[in-house]
Amino acid sequence: MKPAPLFETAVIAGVGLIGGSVAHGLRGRFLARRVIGYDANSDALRTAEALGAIDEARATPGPWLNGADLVVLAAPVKALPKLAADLAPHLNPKALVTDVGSVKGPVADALAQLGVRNFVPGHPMAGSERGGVEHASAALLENAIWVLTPTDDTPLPALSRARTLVEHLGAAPVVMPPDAHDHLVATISHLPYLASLALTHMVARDERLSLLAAGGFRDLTRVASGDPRMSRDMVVENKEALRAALVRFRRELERLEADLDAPEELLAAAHEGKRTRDSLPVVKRSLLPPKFDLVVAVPDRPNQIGAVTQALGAAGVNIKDIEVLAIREEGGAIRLGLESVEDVASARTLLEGLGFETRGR
Ligand SMILES: NC(=O)c1ccc[n+]([C@@H]2O[C@H](COP(=O)([O-])OP(=O)(O)OC[C@H]3O[C@@H](n4cnc5c(N)ncnc54)[C@H](O)[C@@H]3O)[C@@H](O)[C@H]2O)c1
Ligand SMILES: O=C(O)C(=O)C[C@]1(C(=O)O)C=C[C@@H](O)C=C1
Repeated sequence: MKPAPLFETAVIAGVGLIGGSVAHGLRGRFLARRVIGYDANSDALRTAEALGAIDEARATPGPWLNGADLVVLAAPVKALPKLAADLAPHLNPKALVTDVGSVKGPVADALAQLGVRNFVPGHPMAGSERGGVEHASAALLENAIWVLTPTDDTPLPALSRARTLVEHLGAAPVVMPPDAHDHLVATISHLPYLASLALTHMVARDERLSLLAAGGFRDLTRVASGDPRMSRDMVVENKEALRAALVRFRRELERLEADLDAPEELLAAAHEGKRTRDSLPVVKRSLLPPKFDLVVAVPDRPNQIGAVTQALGAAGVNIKDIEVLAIREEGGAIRLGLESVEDVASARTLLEGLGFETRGR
């Protein structure tokens, strides 16, 4: 018996960096039988299909959406309310609907007004300055904190399904109200973005400054390379919380300026900064490159994992790493970390010959 996936049909609306990463995770970990991509941009859909992120592409909303039991809204924050309004008339009332937007208050309000049921606002705390499905990867979401921000309208079973989805994608759900989330990300994500703009503006008109810019400057300003319009919209959507964070930031800068004449105070601030930075949790991802991974569906029969490892051992394929991805009552999947792309190809042929279903990344 094949393992039953968590979802029959998942729709990813906005197949870019994050939507594409969710799609890869759903397909790669056998969490959905079918993944449909919906996007305003036909190039994004074509690329998503070519990269194996989605099984099927759709460019217009319609009755086909009624077959989805999971809908993930993954367009830029500013586009989310209109996207939800376009899809809402066709959604199955039983579908779990979630989003991945960087600001939660506005989208939570918009979906409440639309009366979308089973909506659980969400935000994976992982990403990159490089957008687009071509940069998407299931590994991006692995071990990431993924905030879920239920509202008074969110049914508890929907929250529980959203938690299960996040966990099966390999991330760690953290639940809090939308406004608490928006205040926290103002400080740890949106303020750093504005700070990166301020720093880059200071070197923009002086070639000598950019010539000398080394690792420190690059580390501090990486997020300035993100999509300008999307980043602008993200910070504007959260401007009230961001203003409060800016007030505190200015105060911090003024204190540090004053401490230039009080070296002991400055040393204490430097120690505190080092302690805080050094104790930030490190997000552990797979040590092996994802291209050496093979995910194998494990049916609900005795000794199936043993059958996989024995077959590979007998064929001389070395398993460097093994991870149980989603073992439920009906079976699940295991991720094998192998040594080379050639090993992935031979393991795939061997295991498929034995009747196992496999997915590479
Ligand atoms: N980039 C990050 O680091 C990051 C991290 C966490 C969350 N997010 C959030 O994820 C969401 C997507 O960001 P991304 O980085 O994946 O962006 P992206 O630009 O890579 O992808 C966005 C996709 O949405 C599509 N799109 C835009 N408007 C649409 C519409 N009206 N209808 C359908 N499709 C539409 C685009 O064509 C594109 O394919 C945003 O809400 C962002 O706030 C981003
Ligand atoms: O570029 C990265 O590494 C990110 O994780 C991007 C980042 C962030 O500020 O940390 C940016 C916006 C998202 O909402 C979440 C994450």
